[in-house]
Amino acid sequence: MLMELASVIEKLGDMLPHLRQYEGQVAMPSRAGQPPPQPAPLGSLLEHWQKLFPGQKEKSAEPPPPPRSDTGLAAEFEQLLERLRHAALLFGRKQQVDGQKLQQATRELEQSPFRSAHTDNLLAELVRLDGDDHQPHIWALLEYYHAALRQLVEQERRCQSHHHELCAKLQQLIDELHFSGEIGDELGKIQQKLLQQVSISALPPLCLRLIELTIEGCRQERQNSATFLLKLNENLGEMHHNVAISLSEGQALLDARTHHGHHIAGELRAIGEHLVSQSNARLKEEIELRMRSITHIMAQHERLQEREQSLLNRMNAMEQQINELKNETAQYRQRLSAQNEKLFIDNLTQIYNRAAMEERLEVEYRRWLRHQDPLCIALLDIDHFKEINDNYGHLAGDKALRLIARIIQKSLRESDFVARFGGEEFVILLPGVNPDKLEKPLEKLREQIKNIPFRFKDERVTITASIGATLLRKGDCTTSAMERADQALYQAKRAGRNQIVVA
Ligand SMILES: Nc1nc2c(ncn2[C@@H]2O[C@H](COP(=O)(O)OP(=O)(O)OP(=O)(O)O)[C@@H](O)[C@H]2O)c(=O)[nH]1
Repeated sequence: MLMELASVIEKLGDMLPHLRQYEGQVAMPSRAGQPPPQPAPLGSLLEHWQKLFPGQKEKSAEPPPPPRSDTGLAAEFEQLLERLRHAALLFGRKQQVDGQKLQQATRELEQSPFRSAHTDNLLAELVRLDGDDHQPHIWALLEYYHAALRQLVEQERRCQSHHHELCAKLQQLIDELHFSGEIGDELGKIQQKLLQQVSISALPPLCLRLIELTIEGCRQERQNSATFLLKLNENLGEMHHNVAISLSEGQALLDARTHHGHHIAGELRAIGEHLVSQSNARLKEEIELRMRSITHIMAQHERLQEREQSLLNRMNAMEQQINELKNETAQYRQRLSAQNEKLFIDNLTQIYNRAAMEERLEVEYRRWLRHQDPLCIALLDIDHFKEINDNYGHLAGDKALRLIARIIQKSLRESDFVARFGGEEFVILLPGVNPDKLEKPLEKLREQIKNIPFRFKDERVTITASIGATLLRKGDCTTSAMERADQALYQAKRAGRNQIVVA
């Protein structure tokens, strides 16, 4: 198009001298009988001109109005020609800039990791479209497409860097966990996986598994240290007993020896006094010699006694230390069991949580296997609880959950067990329940929940619960029994809620 425009401008330029000449002749009086000279054929040129600029609005490129047959036409024509040349120049420059932009966008597109095969075809088409009227639109679209791709690359880059950071943090965290056994092995495997880069979608489940493993590891560690403390306490108790025995025996021995020492010393003194009064010089000499030797032995004996006493003192101090240590380990053990309890307590309702339920169910199940005493599993789910949250707010929902948990706990026997299974669902274990009267405690529970006088936003609200229950049967495992209870709960819900179904 630019070339066509240049040829038009050239032709118009050629016409200008003709026009000037024509004007000059028109200005002079014509010779008689001679027709005035005609300007160059403008008709076909104008047609061409209008084809080039159909409906063109841009001021700088506005085509000149059709020339008038008038004096001053050449000047006006020249002016318009000048404007046309200028517009053509601007147009040419713009096309050049757009072309460069297109090249740049094309280059970047070719390098983009998100480029589809479809893009290549489009780019090839574009080359063929060179010079089309819609090219500016296509360039604009290409630019937008390119900008969108850039955003995608940027997002991916940012995402990747967060992903790497998260993987590195997880590895570091695993480094800090020193669990042994199967948990340690699995942590090692996860760390290996993280080293080899885990996909973004695989990270959340991996994190959940890490949480599970850490909780399990903590539980095991606590169990191990509780066992260790118990053993330590036993050993300390034994040591304490032995030290006490040694102490009392040592003291008795020391007392006896001191007594004997005094006795011998007394005897020796008596012999000495007796000897002074005797006259046999040789015998005296002999006995004095022996006496000195005995006195020497006595002195040694006394030193030994002193050493024994200091040993006894040290043993006494040791006994005191052992006693203190024993008290400390007993306190530590108490704290540990309190922490263990916490691991099994649901934060919101302060009743047992799902982990505690799983352990207890395992214990009750094994007991049931051994004794075949009836064991009932009941699932209790609050009806339309979402509406409570939606109508009165989450805090009101929390309050309701706390109250219902308390009511369930109160309604059960000492040997029964209740835990918050999750959300608004509770699991109840009734060991040793009478199968013929199974519905009685459950009915009482359902009724009690229905009668809780809830008040939210000054409105009296009735909350009901549905219960699905089952007794363990021959061939059952905990999972099959739980599934049956869940099915029963589902039926209770479908039957209109606020009811009990025993499957
Ligand atoms: N306030 C509060 N709401 C919870 C808690 N846990 C779960 N929920 C809500 O309990 C509601 C459970 O809703 P759904 O599973 O649809 O069941 P539902 O509304 O009780 O209906 P049905 O069980 O079919 O009768 C959801 O709105 C949860 O947000 C919690 O700890 N506190």
